[in-house]
Amino acid sequence: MKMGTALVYDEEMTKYKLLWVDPACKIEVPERLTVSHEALVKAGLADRCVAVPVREATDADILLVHSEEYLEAVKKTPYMTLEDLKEFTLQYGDVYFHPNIYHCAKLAAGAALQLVDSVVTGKVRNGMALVRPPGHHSMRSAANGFCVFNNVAIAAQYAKQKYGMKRVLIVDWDVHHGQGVQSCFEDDPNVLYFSWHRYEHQRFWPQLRDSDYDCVGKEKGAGFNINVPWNKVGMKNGDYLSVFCHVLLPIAYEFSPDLVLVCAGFDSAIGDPEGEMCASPDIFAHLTHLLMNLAGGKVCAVLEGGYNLTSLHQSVCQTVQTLLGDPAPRPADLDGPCTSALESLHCVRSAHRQYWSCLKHAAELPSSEISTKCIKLEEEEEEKQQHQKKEEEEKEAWPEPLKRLTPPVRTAVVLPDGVVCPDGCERFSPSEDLNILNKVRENFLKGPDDSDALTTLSSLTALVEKMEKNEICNGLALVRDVSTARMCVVQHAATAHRNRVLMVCVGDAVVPSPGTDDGKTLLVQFSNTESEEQKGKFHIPVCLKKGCSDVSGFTLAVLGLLLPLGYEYDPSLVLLVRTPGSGLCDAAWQQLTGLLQGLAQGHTLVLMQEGEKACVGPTASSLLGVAAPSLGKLPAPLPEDVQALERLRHRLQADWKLLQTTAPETA
Ligand SMILES: NCCCNCCCCCC(=O)CS
Ligand SMILES: [Zn+2]
Repeated sequence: MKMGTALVYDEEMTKYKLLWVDPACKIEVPERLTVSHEALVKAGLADRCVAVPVREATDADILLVHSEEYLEAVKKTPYMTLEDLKEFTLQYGDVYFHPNIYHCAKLAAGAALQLVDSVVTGKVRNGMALVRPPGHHSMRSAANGFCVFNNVAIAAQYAKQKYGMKRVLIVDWDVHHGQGVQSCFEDDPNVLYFSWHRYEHQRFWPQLRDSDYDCVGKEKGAGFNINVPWNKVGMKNGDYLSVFCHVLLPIAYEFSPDLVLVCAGFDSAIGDPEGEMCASPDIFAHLTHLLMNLAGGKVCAVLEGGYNLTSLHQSVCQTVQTLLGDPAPRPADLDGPCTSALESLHCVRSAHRQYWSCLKHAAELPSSEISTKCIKLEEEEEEKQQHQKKEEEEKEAWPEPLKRLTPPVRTAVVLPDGVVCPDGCERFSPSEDLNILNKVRENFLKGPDDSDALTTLSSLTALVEKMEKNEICNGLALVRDVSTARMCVVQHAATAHRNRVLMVCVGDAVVPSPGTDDGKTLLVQFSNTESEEQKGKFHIPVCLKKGCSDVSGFTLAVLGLLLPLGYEYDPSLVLLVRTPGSGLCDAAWQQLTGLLQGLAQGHTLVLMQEGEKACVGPTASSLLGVAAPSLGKLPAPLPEDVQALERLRHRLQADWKLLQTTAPETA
C-alpha cells in the first residue's frame, strides 16, 4: 500500500494583495501562505512530504464548475487599471481583485487538481495543498468571500470526470459555510458535502437561510448536504468531536466515499478574528485522523480560510503531521458539547434521519414552541456572554501545541517462534529484566516451569514500559492465554499512577469486570450475549444482536459510542483484545484498530489469542499506519441494535458527556 504525503505549494500564490482600503478583506494577506509554509519547513514536516508542483487550471478545468461568462470576465482583470479593478470588484461581495489574482486563482485550483492526481494515481497516500485565493465561497458565476474559483468543487468534478470516482466526500471544517460548494452539488447524490459554520441564527456572514441545518440537498441530492450551524461562538474541541462522532462519521461510513476532499479552513481555530471559536490547533490532528480510514486513506486537504497567523500555522502543521502518519497528541481535558451545540446536533440528526439508516433512531424534532424557547433561552445567555466575550478578546491566548515526537519504533510484536514477523514490524525480544521476571513469576505464573508464559508475560510488561517511554508507538502480541496476558498488562499499566487503560474486547471470552470502579481502567466489551449484571461507569458491555458480525451495527457502535467514550476518557494506553468467535471481518477489525490510534498518542497494544494467527498481518498493517480497507456501502444496521445503542447512550450520557446528542430538556 502506497504511503507518502504530498505537499502542493508555490510562492507565486503569495503575489497578490489588497490594493485599496476594504475592512472586510484586509485579513486575507499573502503572509497566510508564507507563514504556513515556513512553519512546515521549520518543523521538518515539509521535507518529509513529497513536493508536488502546482499547475494552472485550464479553462476546461474551471468550466467544470464556473460559467463561461464568469471565466471570460475574470480573464480581463490582469489588464485592468486600479480603478477598473475596484469597479469590477464592486459587483461581488467581500472579495477583491488584483492584476495577478487570476493567475493565482488558476494556480490554486490547479494545485488542488495536482493533489487529486497524486493521490488517486497512488503516487502518494494523501496530501495537502497550501493555496490562496481560497475557493469554497465562489459561485458558478460570482466571486465571493475572498474566493475566485471554487478549488475543491472543481477538484471533486475533476475526480469524478477524469477518474470515474463514484462517491466523493467533501468535509468543510472552515468556520464559514461553503455556499459555493453547496450550490454546486446540492442535487448530486455522488458528492456528500458536510460543513459546519458560524451562523448565529443567520446573523453571521454570509447570513444565508440556505446555510441552516434543514438545507439537506435537493431532488436526487436530498440527504447529501449536511449543514451544522454554530449558533454561538466559543465552540471548543468537545463540540467539534461530538459532531464528527455523532453526525459526520456515521454518515460518511454509510456513504463509503472513494475519495475525501477537505475544505481545510483554519478560521475555526482559537484566535481567529472571523470564527471567534475556542478549539485548539491540535484538534485538527484528530479531525484529520478520523478521516484517514475512509476511502482507503485517499484524503486531499486544500487550504481555505484561517486569518490568525499563529493558530493558522499551528493548525496546518497539526494537519500535515497527521497526514504523515504521526500519532495525534492526547486530547487535553475535553468538555462535553455546550447546549447550543447540542441543539444544532439534535436538529441536524433529525433533519437527516430520513436519509441515513445510521440516524433512523434520532429523536423527533422538539415541537416548535420548545425550539423557540431554546432560542429565547440562548438570547438571554447571549447578553451575558457578549460583554464577557469583549474582555476575553484582548487576552485570547492558548498553549503552543506540544511537540509530537515520533517513537523510533512504530510497531513491536511478541509472537510465538513459529509465527513470522510481519514486514515493517520489530520482533520484541524477551525481557532479561530480573525485576520484571520476578514480578511476573510471583504474580501470574501458575506452574513454576511455565517458561514460555514467563517469556510472553515479561515481554509484554517490557513492551508496555517502552510504550510509556514513547520508545515504541504500538504493539501486537499473539498469546496462548489472553486473560492472563490482559491482567498482566492492566496490572502493570495501572501501577504508573496517572495511567488510564482503555480496554476494548471483541470476541466471546467473558471478561471479568476490572477490579474496582476506580476509573483506572475503562472496559468496553462487544459481544452478542446480553449480560445480566449491572455494570458500573467503567465497564460498558455493548451487546449487538449478531455481535460484531454485523458490520453496520459494529461500525455505528464504534463511531457513536466507543470513540466518544475513548476521547472523553483520554487513556494513556489502549488495550485491544481479540478472542475467537468475534465474527469480526478483517476490514472492520482494521477500521477499529486504525480509529483507536487517535487515542493515547497512538499507544495501542493488541492482544490476540493464538487461534487468531491469520489476523496478525492485517492487524500489523493497521498498526503501521496503513489505512484500513473501505467497508463498502454499509447496509442498514439492525433496528434492535440501533435502539440498543441509543438506550445505552442515554443511560451513560450522565457520566459521559460526549455521548450526548440532544440538549438537556429545557425546564
Ligand atoms: N461584511 C462584513 C464583514 C464580515 N467578514 C466577511 C469576510 C468574508 C470571509 C470569507 C472567508 O473567510 C473565506 S474562508
Ligand atoms: Zn472561512
